[in-house]
Order: sequence, then C-alpha cells, then structure tokens
Amino acid sequence: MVTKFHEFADAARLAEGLADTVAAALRTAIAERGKATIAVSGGSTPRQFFKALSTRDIDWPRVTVTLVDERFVPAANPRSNHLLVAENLLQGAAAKARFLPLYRTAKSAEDAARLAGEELARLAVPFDVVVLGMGNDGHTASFFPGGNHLAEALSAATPRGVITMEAEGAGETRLTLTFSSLQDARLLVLHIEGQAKKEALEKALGEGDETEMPVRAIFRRAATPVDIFWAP
Ligand SMILES: O=C(O)[C@H](O)[C@@H](O)[C@H](O)[C@H](O)COP(=O)(O)O
Repeated sequence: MVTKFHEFADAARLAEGLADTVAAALRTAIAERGKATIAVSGGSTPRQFFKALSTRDIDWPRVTVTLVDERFVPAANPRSNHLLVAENLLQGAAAKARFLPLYRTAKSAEDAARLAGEELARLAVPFDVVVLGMGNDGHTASFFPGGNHLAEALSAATPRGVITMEAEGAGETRLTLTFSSLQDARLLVLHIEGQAKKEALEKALGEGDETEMPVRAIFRRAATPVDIFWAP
C-alpha cells in the first residue's frame, strides 16, 4: 500500500527532502529508544541523498547503518554498496555512525549471509528506516525476477535475515535482507528517479504476479505503507 507519492522538481531537491524526512525519523527513534537503525539500498540513485543525509545534525554514534542488499564483493570493489555508503554517507559527522556490512570474507556467499544475519539479529526490530530502490524490471533489494531464491526471499514465512540471490540481471551473487526484515520498518521509503522508473512503478502498482515485479510484494503485503520519493 502506498502512503504517499512525494514528487520533487529535480533530484537535488528530492535528496534534500528525503534527507530531512529520514533525519527526522532517526532523531525520533533516538529520542524514544536511545538508538536508531537504518537499512539503505545501493545502486546509482541514492548518492545525492546519502551526501545530503550525511550533513544532517543527528546523534550519529547512536545510529546503526546497514544495507538492504550487497553484491558479494569486498568493500574495495567499485561494485560494493558498502563502498558507496562509506564514500557518500559515512562522511563528516555521519562517519561516527556504526556500520554493519553484509559482505564477509567467508568460504561461500551462503556462509557470509549466515554471518551477516547473525549480526543483524542482534539489532532491535523493526528497522526505524528502510530506503529501497527499484530497477526498471521491478526488482527491489535483490529480489530480482527469476532469482534463484526469490520465493524464499518474498515469503512471509521466511524469517528476518540475510539470504543469497543469483539472477540474470543481478551481476554478482547478491546478499539480501528478506522481505520479513524490511516490510515493517517504521519509515518505509522507495526512492526512484527518472521517467522510466515512474513508468515501471505504474506497471508495478497494477495487476500482475509478484514474481514478475517483486517490488509488488512491498506494495501489497508490507505492514508499513510505502512513502515513494520521485523526481524526473
Ligand atoms: O544493490 C543494488 O543495486 C540495490 O540495492 C538495488 O536494489 C537498487 O536499488 C536498484 O537496482 C536500483 O539501482 P539504481 O539506483 O542503480 O537504478
């Protein structure tokens, strides 16, 4: 269910508006519970938003930042979402936030997923903030159409945690939080930009199977209604 569609004139204004919204949610969490958690997505879209958020006056040492998903590559790899967050969000005052990576040096991606899941399980639930992206194919997180573990990832019966995903459009093996981990965040955001993604969104909000456009699972079954942030 979509709560609200927040449209901005351009990406820069969206970045500032989303940073204000997320900062307010993190401050509220800290005021109410003494700490805050946020899971963010990677890709190319969030860079400006990350930079804007890093400038916000937040008690960053009380914030834990983690990832919605990760490519199974070390942080030094240019495809790494950890690297993207380190270079764009964990800067300035925000460098004092705690970061919980998904990638682990392990014998397999499955072992890395298990280790990351064990560490994530020590965080309070639900997340205070989750910021999702979306591909033109309707994937979100690493819930890719045709993904080898897509049914498991989307199932409400799959507990909170981290699983692996392989799919034609995904590139490397992915580590992804499960639907259960994401769907009840106190603030659940979808951040997309450009006309192609707006058209993909309209298709995703229409009829069709979740497996065809997995972001549909979020719109249809998430406990928290989704705030969509979009700019041309
Ligand atoms: O690791 C990733 O790539 C993301 O977590 C992924 O789900 C992303 O949000 C979409 O693929 C959109 O990516 P763009 O912002 O690059 O279009």
